[in-house]
Amino acid sequence: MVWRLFLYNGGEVRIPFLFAELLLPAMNSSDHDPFQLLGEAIQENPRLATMLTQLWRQLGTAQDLSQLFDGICQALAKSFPGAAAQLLCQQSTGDWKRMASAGKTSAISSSQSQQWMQADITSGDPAAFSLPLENEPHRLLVLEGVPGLPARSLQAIAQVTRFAVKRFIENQNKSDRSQRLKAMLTMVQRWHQTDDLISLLNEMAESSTEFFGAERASIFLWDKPKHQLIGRPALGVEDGKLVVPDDKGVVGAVVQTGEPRRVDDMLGHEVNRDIDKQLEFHTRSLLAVPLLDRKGKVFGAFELINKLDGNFTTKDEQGLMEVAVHAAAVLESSQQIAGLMECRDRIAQAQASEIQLIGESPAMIELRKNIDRIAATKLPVLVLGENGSGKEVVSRLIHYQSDRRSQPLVAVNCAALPDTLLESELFGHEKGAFTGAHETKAGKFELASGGTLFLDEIGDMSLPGQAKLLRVLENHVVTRLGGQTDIEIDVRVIAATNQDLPKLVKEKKFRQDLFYRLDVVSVNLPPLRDRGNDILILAQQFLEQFSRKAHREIPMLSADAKDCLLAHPWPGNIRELRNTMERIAFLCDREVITSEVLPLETSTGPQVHQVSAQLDLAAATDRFQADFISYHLGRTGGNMAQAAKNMGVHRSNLHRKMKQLGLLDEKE
Ligand SMILES: Nc1ncnc2c1ncn2[C@@H]1O[C@H](COP(=O)(O)OP(=O)(O)OP(=O)(O)O)[C@@H](O)[C@H]1O
Repeated sequence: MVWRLFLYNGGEVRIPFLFAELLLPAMNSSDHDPFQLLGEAIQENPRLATMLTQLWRQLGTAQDLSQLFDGICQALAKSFPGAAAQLLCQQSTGDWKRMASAGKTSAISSSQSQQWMQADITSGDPAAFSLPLENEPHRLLVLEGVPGLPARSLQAIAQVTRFAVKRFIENQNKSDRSQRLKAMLTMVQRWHQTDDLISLLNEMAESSTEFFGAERASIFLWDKPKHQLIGRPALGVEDGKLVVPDDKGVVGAVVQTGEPRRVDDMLGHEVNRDIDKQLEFHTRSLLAVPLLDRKGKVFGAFELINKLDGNFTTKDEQGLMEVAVHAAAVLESSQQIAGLMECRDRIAQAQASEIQLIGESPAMIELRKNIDRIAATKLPVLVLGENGSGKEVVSRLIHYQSDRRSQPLVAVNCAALPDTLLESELFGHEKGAFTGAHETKAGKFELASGGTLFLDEIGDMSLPGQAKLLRVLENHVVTRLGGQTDIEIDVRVIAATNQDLPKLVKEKKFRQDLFYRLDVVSVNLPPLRDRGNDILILAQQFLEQFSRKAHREIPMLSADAKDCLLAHPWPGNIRELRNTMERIAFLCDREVITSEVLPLETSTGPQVHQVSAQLDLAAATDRFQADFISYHLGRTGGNMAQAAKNMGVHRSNLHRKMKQLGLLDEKE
């Protein structure tokens, strides 16, 4: 069926839209033909068209229901000469009260209003019709001073007015809801930006208190194995945490049933008053909803206490249910993060506890104090000391005692990499930056983000590498090789060397500006020979440690062995002492270790076998090199990097040489 409606009334071409807007939605639901009724009514009484136009305007301009009712009364009174209109509203006591009026209206008794209400539409003078609206109190519109108003006109007015009011309330609810959703979104966005669990719980409670107009809010997390609910924040409780049994009170009921609970003034007896006592607070009204995880299991409850104006409503309950869905999602991921953090902290603690800095000499006591002080800062550190004197141990301690301990500690040996590789290793490279750069790779600086980068053998770094390092230390940005963009980084640099840096600076092999940058905080490790009795303490510790590993009784060190250890110059420092004790523990089965069996190198150092003079020079050289390398590998337990270091060659050169001499398989 095609509807065509053309109306013309003093230039008001918007009338057909009004009809369409007001009545088309009603057409499907009604057997009655609305256009027929309106058409006939307007034909009978053309003023109706003006009235409808004015009603239409009210729909667009009224800010709230009371303005709309004012407008409706005005529209009715203006449309008929001498007319007056009033709107009556039934109170919770049963009485009727005038809420809006226009024109000269008369007083109407409650019993009369009640009669009109029951009759629905009453023609005559006064004429009246009811406005029955869902979830709203009863309302009545009374029109006076229009004695000849035909019943059909009154019916049309009632029908259009009812529809207009219904539409207005629906629109208002929609806009209320969209505003609420907007506010909720802003609130939830803030939660997402808070990453530590306690601050998150506080933020949730604070913002939802404001959002729902309540006095307080708490989030309870369910510790099922302990049958406890842990509520936060709990004002007035030490450390802001409230622990209650999980089978008591309203929150207990919510987690046990998974259903929301609303308690108002009247039903206050359900409230767990023990909690009130603990919090020195009086709960009047309460609303609590469950917090469900992704699998739909209850893991806590979200509770609002004391609605500021009256009791919590169904709308509040629905709202809190929605808020709880978001809260649960944020909490769940934050708990996972908190779990991961805790796990990371535990790993960091375990790693920290494994680091041993043994020694009771004044130098070591002072060193420990220094480490404590340095760890508390963010400054770069320069650790100086001979080979094997414990530079790496100290650097690790600084990291694990700092508040970066849960973040990565990345170590790079600057001497172990050729210049070209070192730069890409430290600063990373973009795909195609150089031949062989098949993929984009993050550098060690990026990998150490938030933590510490340990640059061992810094004295071996190339001058271009030093320039880049200086830039990173000054600007806190790195640029990958072949890259254009600066990447911001927050990394603490600890550099170490056994070289004489001021001498390298003089020789122009080390940048002076970088030296000053690194030397802000420096730690000098004394050689082992200057640590007095620490030699014996360390020897004893290592001996015990390796004897346990070797599953043997701990041997005793004789007096002359101790003297010998104290007199030895320890060129290889603690590493040498450690290796010596390791050899004893594994290779010497005596119960008492005397000086004769101590495998100590003399001051001239151990000898490598003499080479036969019958060989030609090339063969003799090869033989010597093979013996020399084998000796060093044996001393370092096969550690090629260390052996190369001790021989003063690069690891890759050692590898190549060993292949050449047939000490390695071709494949290796
Ligand atoms: N004070 C100490 N207490 C216990 N062990 C230590 C101590 N100092 C060093 N060590 C041990 O000695 C060995 C060498 O230490 P570390 O690697 O820290 O020395 P380094 O100065 O960094 O050596 P290099 O100069 O060769 O890099 C390690 O096995 C380390 O655990």
